Formats: sequence, C-alpha cells, structure tokens
Amino acid sequence: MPSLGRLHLITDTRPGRDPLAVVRAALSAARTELVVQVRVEDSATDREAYDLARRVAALCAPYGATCLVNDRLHVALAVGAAGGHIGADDLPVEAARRVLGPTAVLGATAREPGTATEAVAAGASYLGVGPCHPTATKEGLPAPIGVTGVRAVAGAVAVPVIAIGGVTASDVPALRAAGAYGVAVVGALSGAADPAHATTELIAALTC
Ligand SMILES: Cc1ncc(COP(=O)(O)OP(=O)(O)O)c(N)n1
Ligand SMILES: Cc1ncsc1CCOP(=O)(O)O
Ligand SMILES: [Mg+2]
Repeated sequence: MPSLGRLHLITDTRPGRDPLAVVRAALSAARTELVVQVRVEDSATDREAYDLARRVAALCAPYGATCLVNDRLHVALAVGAAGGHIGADDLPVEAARRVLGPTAVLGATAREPGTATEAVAAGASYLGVGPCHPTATKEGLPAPIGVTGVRAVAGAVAVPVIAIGGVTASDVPALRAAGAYGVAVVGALSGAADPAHATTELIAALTC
C-alpha cells in the first residue's frame, strides 16, 4: 500500500470553478504530500468524470502525488488512479475492495467509531471523517461532529484519519492533536485567492 499524503484536495466542479487550475497550483506547493480526489457532480456523465480524472492523473504523476476517484471506481480503474473514496451511498467497502484489488488505496467515510471499525475490517485503508465543521460545499449532511468526533474515531482505528468538512489551515493543529493524520478540503483551496499559497499554509500546518 503506498504511503498516503496528508493534504487531500477534492476537486470542485461546481459552475464557475476551474478544478485543473487549482490542482496545478496545489501540486506545485504540496508535491508528494498531495492527494487529489477527483469528485464530480452527481449529474456529470461517466465520460466527463473520466476526462477530468485522466487529466488529473496525468498532472499528479510527475510530482509523485496520488490521484483517487470519488464514488466511480470504474473510472479510477480506467485512468490508472491509485484508488478511490466511497461513502454510505456507494458500493459497500468489501465490494469496493474487490473491485479495486488488494493494493489500491481505498478511503471510506465514517463519522463514529462503530462504522469506522467496520469499514477498516472490510478493507478501508484510510477514513474520511466528518463533517468536522459546517460546510457550504455539500448539502444534506448530518450535524458536524467537531474535533471531539474526530478524536473518537481516530482513537478507534489504526488507519489514517482524514478530517473533512469546513477545514482550514487554522483548524489543523487541533485536528492533529485529536489524532487526524491529514485533512481533505474543497473550499479552502478552490475558494482561495492564491491556491498555491493556501496549499503551502496547509502543508506547513500538517507537517510541522
Ligand atoms: C476524504 C473524504 N471524506 C469524505 C468524503 C465524503 O464521501 P461520501 O460520504 O461518499 O460523499 P460524496 O463525496 O460522494 O458526496 C469524501 N468524498 N472524501
Ligand atoms: C464532500 C464532503 N463530505 C463531507 S464534507 C464535504 C465537503 C467538504 O468541503 P469543504 O472543505 O469546502 O468544507
Ligand atoms: Mg460518495
């Protein structure tokens, strides 16, 4: 299993965003510490997801950064990504592990220790844990679990915990103290005036 980067950039494909520009900027600053998770709108076609994932994978390769694909594991396989990320509405973890194979990176969403330990037993190699804080990026989420919720999950599993949901660089010290290995962000980079600078700040907080 490849070692996992600590900063996960999830692509923002909402109208008016430029996900590839943000990926390029983040790669230049984070290099091997960056994981780019290709996430498209539910309404996007598989062809659109494939085209974006293929381009992101090609950008990541020279930096030794990791490319994952959210939800659509066939797209991950088709572009040669390192793996994928799944949640409660996606394939079950054990089925996803069968699809991706034993050595792929497989992330699963969890928000409490019971589901977290089940996901790891079923084959998850890391957990996306949250939402930690309120987020404007995804609708319909349950209430934020806060740093306390992240601590509860991190204390229950041995795989890396990636905190997600409204995370900024200033949140990182408390999340790391709670046991988070890294963070996943959309808005902190996609909405930044200078995504490369914002990446540098996140990496500094994650690796100090
Ligand atoms: C790192 C990380 N953590 C959680 C999620 C959320 O996944 P999921 O619950 O399947 O929701 P969608 O992203 O598919 O809408 C994630 N993508 N990444
Ligand atoms: C996909 C997802 N799942 C839980 S929170 C979230 C979005 C995180 O985006 P942001 O970093 O902008 O809060
Ligand atoms: Mg999902």
